[in-house]
Amino acid sequence: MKRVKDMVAEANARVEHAPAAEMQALHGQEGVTFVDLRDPRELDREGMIPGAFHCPRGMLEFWIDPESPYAKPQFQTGGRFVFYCASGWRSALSAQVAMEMGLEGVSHISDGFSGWKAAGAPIAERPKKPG
Ligand SMILES: O=S(=O)([O-])[S-]
Repeated sequence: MKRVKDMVAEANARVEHAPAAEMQALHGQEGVTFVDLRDPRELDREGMIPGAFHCPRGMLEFWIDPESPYAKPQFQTGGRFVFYCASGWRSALSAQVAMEMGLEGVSHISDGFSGWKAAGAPIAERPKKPG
């Protein structure tokens, strides 16, 4: 069996990544979208990076592909994308997939939301759905 830690290491050899303490500098910059790949319950429990776009990992390919019926405009900006999860494993694999699909400007936070919290970076509650 191929080990997940090897898959993450292979992904990290291909995709741009940095710890939250560094990635924080991109937060709030024009043309940069932070993409939260975690499950809804994690966002409810832990909060999220303010202004991040929530894309559950299971929807990633379907939301990125502009020809998919589920395509999301947030992935068609032509800007930069900073993916994150809890600890940097799902985001490494997801960033690699996004890169393979041809999405440009993708990087990920190598220590995830836990690194973000440890860095003392800002956190917001998950926005409530209207209605
Ligand atoms: O995939 S994970 O690093 O959030 S456990």
